[in-house]
Amino acid sequence: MQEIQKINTLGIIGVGLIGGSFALALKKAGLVENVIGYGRDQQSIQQAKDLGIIDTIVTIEEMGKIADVIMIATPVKAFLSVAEVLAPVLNDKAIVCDVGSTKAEVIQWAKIAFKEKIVQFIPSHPIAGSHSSGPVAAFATLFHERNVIITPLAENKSEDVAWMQALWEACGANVQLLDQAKDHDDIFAAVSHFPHFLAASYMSFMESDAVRRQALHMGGTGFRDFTRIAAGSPEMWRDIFLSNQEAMLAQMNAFEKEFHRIRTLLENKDADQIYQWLSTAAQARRAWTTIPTDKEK
Ligand SMILES: NC(=O)c1ccc[n+]([C@@H]2O[C@H](COP(=O)([O-])OP(=O)(O)OC[C@H]3O[C@@H](n4cnc5c(N)ncnc54)[C@H](O)[C@@H]3O)[C@@H](O)[C@H]2O)c1
Ligand SMILES: O=C(O)C(=O)C[C@]1(C(=O)O)C=C[C@@H](O)C=C1
Repeated sequence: MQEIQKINTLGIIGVGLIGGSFALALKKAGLVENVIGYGRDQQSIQQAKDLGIIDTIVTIEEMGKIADVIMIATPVKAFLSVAEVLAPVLNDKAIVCDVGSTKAEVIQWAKIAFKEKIVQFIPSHPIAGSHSSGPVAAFATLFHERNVIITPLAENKSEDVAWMQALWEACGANVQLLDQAKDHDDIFAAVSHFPHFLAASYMSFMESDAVRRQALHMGGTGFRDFTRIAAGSPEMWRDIFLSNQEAMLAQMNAFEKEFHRIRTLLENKDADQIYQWLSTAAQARRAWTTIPTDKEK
C-alpha cells in the first residue's frame, strides 16, 4: 500500500464530535504532528485542549497561515461566516474540507468565500455520528467502517482529492465519491434528515400532552431505538433542515400521501393490505446491511 502523506499541522474549526473525532483518529493513525483548533465557545475549545484533542488554541487567522489541512466542522449555517474569515488568510499549500450534512448550499457559499482559492476546498460528509455533541463526545474510532461522501469540485486537483480520501480511509472509513451536490442532498434528505424529522416530531408530540408524557416512562427498547436520534443537537439539526429545505419538503409531501394511505387501510380494517405493508417494510429493513450492527456494549 502506498504511504500516506503526513500532515504537519491540522487545523480544526469547531472542535466538537466530528472535528474532534477526525483529529483523534489521525493522531491515532500517526498521520498528524500538531493539531490546532479554533472554536466559538472558549469553555468548549479549552475542554478540547484539556482532553488532548488539540494541542494549541489559535485564531482562524493564525490557522490559515500555518495549517496544511483545515477542517471546518461547525454547524452548516456557520460555514459562510467562518469561510469568509479563513479565505483571505489561507496559505496556498493548504487544503480545506468541511463535514457538513448538506452539500449544495455549502459549496455555493464556499465559492463565494474562497473565490479563486476554491481549488483548495474539498467538500466532505462523514456518514457517522451520534446524538451526543461537543469535544467530550469525540472518539478516535467514530469513522470505522462508516461511509464518507466526498463531492469533489471540478476545480479540485486530483492529488488533493486523493490525499483527502486517503486521510479518511486512515480514519477507518469507506470513501465514496459523488459528482452532484444535489444528488447528495436528495439522498441524505431521505436516509438521514427525514428520519430525524420523524423522530423529533414524535418526541415533541409525546411531550406536548400530559397523558402522553406520562406514558413515556413505560417505553421499552423499541421506543428507545426508534427515538435515539431525537436527542441530537437542536442547533445542528435546525441548520440541516434549513439548508436542505427543498429536499425535506419533498420528503414530507411524499410521506403525507403514504401516511394517508396507511391510515385508510386501518380505518377500513384491511388486514391483508396491512400485512402486505408491514411485510414489505420488514423485508426491506432485514435486507439493509449498509453498515454493520454495533456490537452490544
Ligand atoms: N453529529 C452527527 O451525527 C454528524 C454527522 C456527520 C456530519 N455532521 C456535521 O458535522 C458538523 C459538526 O457537527 P458535530 O456533531 O461535530 O457538532 P458539535 O456540536 O459536536 O460540534 C460543533 C462545534 O462547532 C463549534 N461552533 C459552532 N459555531 C461555530 C462558529 N461560528 N465558529 C467556530 N466554532 C463554532 C461549537 O462550539 C462546537 O464545538 C455539522 O455541520 C453537522 O451537520 C454531524
Ligand atoms: O447516529 C446518529 O445519531 C446520526 O444522526 C448520524 C447521522 C445519520 O443520520 O446517520 C446524522 C447526520 C449526518 O450528517 C450523518 C450521520
